[in-house]
Amino acid sequence: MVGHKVGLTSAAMQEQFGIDQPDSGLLLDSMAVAGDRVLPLGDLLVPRVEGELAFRLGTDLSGTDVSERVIHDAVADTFLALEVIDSRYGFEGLTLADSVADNAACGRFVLGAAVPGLVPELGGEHLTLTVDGMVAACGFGRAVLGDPIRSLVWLVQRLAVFGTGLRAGDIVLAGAVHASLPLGAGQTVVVGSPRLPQAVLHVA
Ligand SMILES: C=C/C=C(\O)C(=O)O
Repeated sequence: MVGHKVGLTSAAMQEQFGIDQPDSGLLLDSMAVAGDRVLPLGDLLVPRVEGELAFRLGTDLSGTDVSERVIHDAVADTFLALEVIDSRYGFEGLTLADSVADNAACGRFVLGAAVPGLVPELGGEHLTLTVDGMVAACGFGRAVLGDPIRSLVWLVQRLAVFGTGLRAGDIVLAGAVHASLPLGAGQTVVVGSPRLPQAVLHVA
């Protein structure tokens, strides 16, 4: 396990699936699409893609009373990320229970290069997703719970209910800033933003 995803953190995603609260799942190293690796679409069922912000923690975090200040200090790196979501149940009529039972629909993820520390004012960071060079979606960081750092607050509080927490080194995907898009064979998907290195996904 290399970390966690938080999903359904933006109005766009909640409206797309008709679910009114976030959920979370685990990131496994087998889900990471590294470097220039090409993702075979045939490995997935009903893949969709999303642009996100992501974090790597420098220290452990736990507890129901965790503050945003503590979380600010715990972030070691900030990234752009692409998440490929997928569902054994299909996305048509997806329920919260389906999503939770299916690891919050996490299929694969790609990280851009890390920027050290917590990049300030991420709410104002504008993410643009292109598919084969054409702008396909965009959104501000603030689409995620008003500030993407709140995804970490939500996750730490959620894990505390189960008596666990985040560990130093964990990657956390904060959630899509726009509604997800279907992912097609042969596509190249890029998420970019003004202050963060882009994340790129090539699909076979
Ligand atoms: C159903 C999946 C939701 C997400 O992955 C998200 O909102 O980021």
